[in-house]
Amino acid sequence: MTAKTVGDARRPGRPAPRPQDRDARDGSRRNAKGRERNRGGDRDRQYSTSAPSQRRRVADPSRLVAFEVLQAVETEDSYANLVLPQRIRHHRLDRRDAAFATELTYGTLRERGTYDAVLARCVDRPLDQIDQKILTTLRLGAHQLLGMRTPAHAAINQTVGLTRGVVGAGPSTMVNAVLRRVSEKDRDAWVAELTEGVSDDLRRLSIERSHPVWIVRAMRQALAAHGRVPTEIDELLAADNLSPLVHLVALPGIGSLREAEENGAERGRLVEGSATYRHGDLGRLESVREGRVRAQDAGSQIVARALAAAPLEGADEAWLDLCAGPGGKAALLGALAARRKASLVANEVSEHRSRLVRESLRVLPEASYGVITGDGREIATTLEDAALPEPVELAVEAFGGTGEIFDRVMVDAPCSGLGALRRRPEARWRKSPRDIADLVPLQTELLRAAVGVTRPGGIVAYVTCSPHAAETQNVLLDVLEGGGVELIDTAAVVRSVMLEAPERQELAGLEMPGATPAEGFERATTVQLWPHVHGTDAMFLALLRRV
Ligand SMILES: C[S@@+](CC[C@H](N)C(=O)[O-])C[C@H]1O[C@@H](n2cnc3c(N)ncnc32)[C@H](O)[C@@H]1O
Repeated sequence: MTAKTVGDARRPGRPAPRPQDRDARDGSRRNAKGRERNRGGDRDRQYSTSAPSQRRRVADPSRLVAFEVLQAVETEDSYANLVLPQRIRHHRLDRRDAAFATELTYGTLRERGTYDAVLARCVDRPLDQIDQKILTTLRLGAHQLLGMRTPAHAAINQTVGLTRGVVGAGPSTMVNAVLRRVSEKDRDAWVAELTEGVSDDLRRLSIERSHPVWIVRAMRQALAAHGRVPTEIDELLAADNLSPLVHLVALPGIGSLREAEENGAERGRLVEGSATYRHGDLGRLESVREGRVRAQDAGSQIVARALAAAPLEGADEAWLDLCAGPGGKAALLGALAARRKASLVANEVSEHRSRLVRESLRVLPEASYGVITGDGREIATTLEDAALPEPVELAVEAFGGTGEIFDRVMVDAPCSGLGALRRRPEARWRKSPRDIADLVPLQTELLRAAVGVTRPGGIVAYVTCSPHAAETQNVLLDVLEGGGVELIDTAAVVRSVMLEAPERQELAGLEMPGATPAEGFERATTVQLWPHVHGTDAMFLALLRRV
C-alpha cells in the first residue's frame, strides 16, 4: 500500500453524503451536471443572526452526537469509543446517521492536529483563548470541509446551526466566517501552505499527519529499532489515521465463522480462524452476541496463537495470562487451552477489569479456567490462596515453592498503546513521554514475575501494543540479562501461525543483538507487527523459554 492510498482522507470507504447534507436542504441548487448554481451569490449572502429562518434552525442530531462526544473527551477525560454508542442510542440515530456521527467524531479527533493548524490561520487569536465549545464546533466543521465528502454549504450551515444550538447565536457568526475561510482550500492545499518552509521533518509530519511531534519521533525511532526503514514513517502515521478494519475470531472449538460469512464477512488472510467484517453492527450476529465469535485485531490473534504454538517439551496443562483484562486474548488462549485439555488462569489487577475477564471467559468449559484478581508482580502469592482449575491447583501444591508452575504464560503488559492509535483516536493527544518512563519498570517486573512462575522449558510470551524500543527491546534485554530465560526464534513461530498472505513475507523477525538463542534454535528473534505493513495494530512479541 502506498502512502497516498493509506493517507487519502477522501477514500471511498467514508460514508456518502446523507440527504440532509445535500444541497436541497441547504438551500443551494445544482444544475443537471450536479454543479452548484449561484454558489457565489449564496456564499456572499449575509444572514442576520435574528432572522426567523436562522432562529428556527436546530442542530442535526448526528453532529450534535459528535459534539457531545468531543466535549466529553475534552472536558471529562472520557473515551470516545465508550461515550459514542451511548450518545447514538440516546439520540436514536439510525444506521446511516450513526455512521456519519462515528466518522465525524473519530475523524475530527484523529486529525485534530492538522485542523488546529488550519484553524490557527483562520482565527484572529490563539486557539487556547477560544471557548472550548466553539473550538469543538470549529474542529467538527474543519473535518467536514477537509476530511469528509460533505458539500461545503452543508458543512458550514449545519455547523453554524450546531453552534447556535449549543453555544448561542453570537458565536455562530464567527464560526460561519472562520469556516468560510477554511473552505477556501482543500486539505492538501492547506497542508502545502502550512508546511511550506518547514525544514524539520518531524514538525512537517506532525502537521501533515496530525500526530504530536514526540510521537512522530518515537515512531520513527521504533521503525529503525525493529529493522524497518525510517522513511516508512509517513505510511505508518497515515495508517494511524484510518479506521481499522474489523477482524473477527471464531473461538476454536466453540465458535464458527459461518454466520459471519453468510452476512458478508471475508476469510482473514493473515491468521487461521479469522475474518474481516465491513458490514456495520456486529450485534446482529448471534454468534457474536453469544461470545463464540469475537471482534479481535488479527495482531492479537497472532500473538495468542503463537504462544500456544511455541514448541514445548513435557507437560502442557497449566497456562497463565498475567495481565488479562478485559479478556480478549484470554478468551482465545482459554479456548486453545481447553482443546488440549489444558487450563487457563487469567489474572488481572483491577477488580472491574477482572469482572470483564470473567464475562469474556464464560463461554469456555467451566472447569477449564479460573479468574483471579491481584498484582501480577505478586502472582506467586496470589496463587497460594486462589481457587484454581485442578491441574493448576496440583501444580501449585507440588511446585509452588519452586515457582515451577505454568507451561505457557502470557504477559500482555500495560503499555503506552502507541501501536493502537488508530483504535483510540484521542489517545495521541493525552499521552506523554513520561507515561512510557513510568511504565517500563512495571513491565520489567511483570515479565520477571512471569518467568518466576514458569517451569523450566516452559514458554513466556512478552507482548505490548507498542513498538516503542523502551517498552519492547529494552525491557526484554533487561530481563534476559537477569538470566534464567532465553529467547527463541519468535519469528519462526509467528510465521507458523500466519497464513500464506503477502504480509507474511514481511515477517523476517529481528535478531536480538547479544541474545543467545535458546537450545534447538539457530536464531533469537522478536516480532514487530505494523498497521501499514500487516494491517494489524503495532503489536510486539518475544517468546522466551525458561531455562
Ligand atoms: C494491555 S492490557 C491487557 C489486554 C488483554 N490481554 C486483552 O487482550 O484483552 C494490560 C492489562 O494489565 C492490567 N495491569 C496493569 N498493571 C497490572 C499489574 N500490576 N498486574 C496485573 N495486571 C496489571 C491492566 O489493568 C490491563 O487490564
